[in-house]
Amino acid sequence: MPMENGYNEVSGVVNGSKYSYEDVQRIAQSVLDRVKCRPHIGIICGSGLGGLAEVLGDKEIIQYEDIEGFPVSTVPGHAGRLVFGSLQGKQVVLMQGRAHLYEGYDVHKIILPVRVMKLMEVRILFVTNAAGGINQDFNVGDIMIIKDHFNMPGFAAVNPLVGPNDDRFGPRFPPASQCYSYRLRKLIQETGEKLGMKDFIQNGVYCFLGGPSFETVTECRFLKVAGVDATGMSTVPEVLVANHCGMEVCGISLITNKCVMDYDSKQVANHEEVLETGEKRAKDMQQLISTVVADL
Ligand SMILES: O=P(O)(O)O[C@@H]1C[C@H](O)[C@@H](CO)O1
Ligand code: HPA
Repeated sequence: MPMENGYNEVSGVVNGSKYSYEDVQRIAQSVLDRVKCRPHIGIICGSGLGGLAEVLGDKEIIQYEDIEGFPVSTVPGHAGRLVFGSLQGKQVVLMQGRAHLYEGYDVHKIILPVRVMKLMEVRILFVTNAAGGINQDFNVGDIMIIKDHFNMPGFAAVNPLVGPNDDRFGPRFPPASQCYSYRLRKLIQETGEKLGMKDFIQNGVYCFLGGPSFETVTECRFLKVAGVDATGMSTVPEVLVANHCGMEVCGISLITNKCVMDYDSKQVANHEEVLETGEKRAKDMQQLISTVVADL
């Protein structure tokens, strides 16, 4: 049943919007029944990065609001469409936009699309996001290959794996120290270098914060000390779930702004700058991901 309004279904509900294995199976089948494509590769597009869909051939598109249980994106830069198609001869499914905690969605709702992809037999997942640079050596427009993450809300048990565990998805206590595939990190690095992108490819640690406020100066300084290179408001719940169910994950952050580290700075973070940087790097992101997909 299509949702009339994603907010109403989830607002204020903790652990109240979980989907059983059978629910996810039914949703995955209902999606597959509507398309010819049978993807083994999934791509989640972060803020302003949905243009990746432009490079797909033979597109088949379903709006999130037409998929049972899917959280509907409410943020500019997140179109809210599931796009199936071919990329370099490979069948892929691409999420043009995602949902975030700060939109009022429960963490279990945010990750539903990842489990649906898993039961559609997606095995490799590219997760992209826009992020603020904590590492002062990073420039706006840098592409950061994620090597690890910091789940800050996880300290307060905001983790999509909280609740009863269904072993058909994965184990009760999954390791999280190798969420980001070494193979794919190396492949992205090498591909980026071959494409002449060496000067703006970085490797680093992504921190997930709840948002929607951008960080205070003190928070940014704290993250720096903690070893974080870039910070954002997404990705980690999706990656934890993908890792739990055995998908191979590649995480990519686009550094859309520099985090403010100085108490007297006049600079402020804003969503417009995030979208602008996404647009400027759109072609490079498309080229990088499609070349890597060709090599898989
Ligand atoms: O979906 P992502 O993580 O790319 O979006 C980032 C975080 C906020 O949603 C927004 C802030 O500009 O961009
Ligand atoms: N902080 C948090 N999330 C973000 C940022 C930021 O500076 N830039 C893009 N998404």
